[in-house]
Order: sequence, then C-alpha cells, then structure tokens
Amino acid sequence: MADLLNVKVDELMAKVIAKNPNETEFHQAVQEVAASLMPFINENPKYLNNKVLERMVEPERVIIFRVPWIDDKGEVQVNRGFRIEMSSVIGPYKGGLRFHPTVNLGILKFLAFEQVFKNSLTTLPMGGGKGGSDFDPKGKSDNEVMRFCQSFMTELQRHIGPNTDVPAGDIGVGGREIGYLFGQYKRIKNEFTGVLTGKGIEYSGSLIRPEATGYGTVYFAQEMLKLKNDSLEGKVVVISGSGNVAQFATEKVLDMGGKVVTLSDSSGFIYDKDGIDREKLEYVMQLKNIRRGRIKEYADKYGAEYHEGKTPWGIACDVALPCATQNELNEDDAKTLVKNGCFVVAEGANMPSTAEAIDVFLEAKILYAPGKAANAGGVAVSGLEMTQNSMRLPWTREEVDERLQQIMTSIHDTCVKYGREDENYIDYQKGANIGGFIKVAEAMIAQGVV
Ligand SMILES: NC(=O)C1=CN([C@@H]2O[C@H](COP(=O)(O)OP(=O)(O)OC[C@H]3O[C@@H](n4cnc5c(N)ncnc54)[C@H](OP(=O)(O)O)[C@@H]3O)[C@@H](O)[C@H]2O)C=CC1
Ligand SMILES: O=C(O)CCC(=O)C(=O)O
Repeated sequence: MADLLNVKVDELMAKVIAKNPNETEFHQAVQEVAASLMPFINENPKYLNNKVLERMVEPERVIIFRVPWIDDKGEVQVNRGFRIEMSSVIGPYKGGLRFHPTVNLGILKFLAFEQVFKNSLTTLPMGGGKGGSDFDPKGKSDNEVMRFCQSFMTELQRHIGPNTDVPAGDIGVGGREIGYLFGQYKRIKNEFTGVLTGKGIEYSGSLIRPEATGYGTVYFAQEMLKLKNDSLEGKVVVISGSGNVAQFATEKVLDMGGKVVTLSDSSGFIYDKDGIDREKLEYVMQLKNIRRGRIKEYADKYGAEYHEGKTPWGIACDVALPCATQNELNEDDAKTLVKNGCFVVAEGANMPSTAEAIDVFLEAKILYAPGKAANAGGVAVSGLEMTQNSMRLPWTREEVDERLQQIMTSIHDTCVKYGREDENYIDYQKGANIGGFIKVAEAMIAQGVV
C-alpha cells in the first residue's frame, strides 16, 4: 500500500515539476502536502475521481506585472510585481504581499498554496492568494517606498477588491506599506472599502492584527503543551527573526511566563542568557520598526552575545519558534535542537523547516506544529478585520483577542482530530493538512468542475 501511495505522489510531483520548472519551494510545499494527504485521499475515492489535488496545485490565476518607479536620485527603477490567485472556492482570495529581493514566482506559489490550507483551517470564509515584488524596502527612503507602493497598486487595483481578493502584509510589508497601498487604491477607485487588511487603526484596521501572527503562534504552542498537562511557564524559548511575527511572539511568551533568549535577522542572531524582557523588547521594536537597524545593535547595547551569519538553533531550549523565513531550519539544526532537549517547535514563519528537518521532528515525536496551523492567527484576524469592515463597526481589543484565541484552539482541535496517531501522539502536520483540505475539497466538488 505504501508503495502504491508513493507512486501516486511521484506521479503528481512529476507533473508539477514539469509544469512549474525551477520553482523549488513550490515543489517542496506540494510534495509535503501530497505525501501527508495521499493515504487520506486514497481512502476517499471521490477526491481522487474529482482530481481535487491536481486542481489545487494549479493557480486559478497568476498576474505578473511591471512596476516602474523613480528613486530619490531621479533615476527610473523597474521591479516585477506578482499576485497569485490560488483558490477562491471558500471565499475571496486572501493572503499577504511580500517585498523582498528574493521574491519570485516559485516562492509566491508555495506561499499561496500553503495559504489555501491555512485559511481553510481558520474556519473563516477566505480563499488563498499571495503576492509581492522583488523590491527591497531595506535602505529605501519613505518617499521611495511610497512611490513604489503607488506604482505597484496602480496595476494591482485592477485585480483586487473587497469581494474578490484582499491582500495584506508579509515580509517587508508592514503598516507603512499597507498605508501607501491603501491610499493609492482609494484614490484610483474612489471608494473606501476593506480591500486590504493590516490597515492602520485610524482608517478601519483591526486592533490586534499587528500582534496576531506572533500571539497566535504562542497560543498554539500553549495548546499543544496543555494537552500534555504542561505550559509555557518557565520554558526557555529560542526565536528566529526580529520582525513582526518574532516581536509579538516574544511579547506573548513573556505574558505566559516563558523566557526568550534569542532573536535574529538575516545578518546573524543575538543570545541573551538573561532573557529578553519587556524593556529590551521595546528597544527591539524601536530598532526594527522605526530606526530599521540591525539586531547586532541589541548585543552592543545590552552586552549580549552576537553570532554573525548564524541561526539560533544551536542554543539549548525547550521551545523553538522559527519566525523569519522559509527553509531557515535544516536537518542538522533539527537534530541539534532535539539533542539539546527542545520538545516543542511551532512555526511562526511559512515553511521555515526543510522537509528533512520535519522528518527529524516527526521521528523524535516532539510537538511539531507546521506554519499553516501555528501561524494562522495573522490571517484569521485579517478575516476578522474584513468582518468589521463589512459591518462598519470596530471590535475592542479584548473581543478580537478572544476570537483569535478561540480560532487557535479550534485549529488545534482540528489538528488533533485528524492527526491523532495513538493515545500519546498527535501528528500535527498530517492533522493540519487533512483538516485544511477537507473543506476546500468538499467545496470544490459541490461547485463542479470550474
Ligand atoms: N506578518 C504576518 O502576519 C505573517 C507572516 N508570516 C510569515 O512569518 C515570517 C516573518 O514575517 P514577518 O515577521 O511578517 O516579516 P518582517 O519583514 O516583519 O520580518 C522578517 C524577519 O525575518 C528575517 N529574514 C527575512 N528573510 C530572511 C532570510 N532570508 N534569512 C534570515 N532572516 C531573514 C528579517 O531579517 P532582515 O531584516 O535582515 O531581512 C526579519 O527579521 C515569514 O515567513 C512570513 O511569511 C506568516 C503568517 C502571517
Ligand atoms: O493577513 C493576511 O491576509 C495574510 C497573512 C499571510 O500572508 C500569511 O498568513 O502568510
């Protein structure tokens, strides 16, 4: 049986690779999902007969466009813009925009594919999409970022809308960029609608959206521990990244009594044995969100260790929260984490662990939560922002946070339902993939071959 299933996965992958050459991250994401889903699909022939997975790996629409803009020296610059509209079967396309020099079609397709499962898990009516550009906001002035965003939106606005496709932030796209994008959309369309999420609170954003991905990841880790009659209280936590997700994951770990000892950026990581307390975290937020500096400055200020060009996975911990980027944690890192006693990994980033690293976690039977489950809090609160925009009525911080916690608990329950292997072990990867798949697959079958 296992051989037959492997053949089916190999057949699917051969087609995906042939149709999408050189898109290695997309291949990786599809392979991971297909291998974990195939036994379930095989037991439910309607999914095979309707070629659900074959349809899901083909985006409904891919938009690629030129983004010309003028830098502060008066020179013309040209970037490439993308929007992958992956699936609208359970709601409008929904997912972030990434501005980073590494952005390409394969990376955005992997992110859009993952988003379909993630959004389904949230229980909210959101399809999956992702977009962005190879534009690098680092080192650019606010005016340059604004001119780029205006040019990007001048094309993107043709393809999106509050009932069609609702983008948000991701790497390199925070409150500043969403503001410029929203301003341009409103100016061109002459309408004030919830076309983007992650908006400023003054112009119909939702409370808790900036915090939601990091908070949600920690809520999910806490749920996994709860099932083992344990909690984050007193746990040593290693976090990578120092952007939006890492910052608010750190804040929530502090709320729950844990101790965060690392943060990183693409240049290296800091190790603070004493723990990153609230005052130090406030410094990181100023450093990263206002001054847009490097994490090394933390080590200089607080006398912490700085490890240039390294990731933090060699630091002994109970809990690891990868919150930077894809494939930032490899097989050797995973072995080191497990050897040093780490027994909880919850992914704040999208696909931060390589396939080989995931195998290490699954074989060691530690608590491993894939990003599509653990980091779904961000898009979930984006969904709640859409709801508030539709009602034209804002909720309080407490109300949104309570709903976020309920959604993370519900995602956890779904993973447990479909991922339980025996009395003591939950395969959260399998649980998230099956749980996310069923709703999308049923909706696809109900809506016919479209
Ligand atoms: N924002 C959100 O709501 C959500 C984000 N995610 C995922 O979380 C992750 C982080 O996103 P977010 O915090 O929003 O992004 P930010 O841009 O706010 O921060 C990204 C962080 O990751 C680091 N980083 C980026 N690329 C690399 C790289 N190639 N190698 C090492 N470090 C890197 C950045 O360092 P540097 O500044 O040096 O580039 C920075 O510290 C991403 O995987 C994203 O897809 C998932 C769900 C929702
Ligand atoms: O809030 C959103 O719409 C998308 C967040 C996102 O990009 C993600 O979940 O990876």
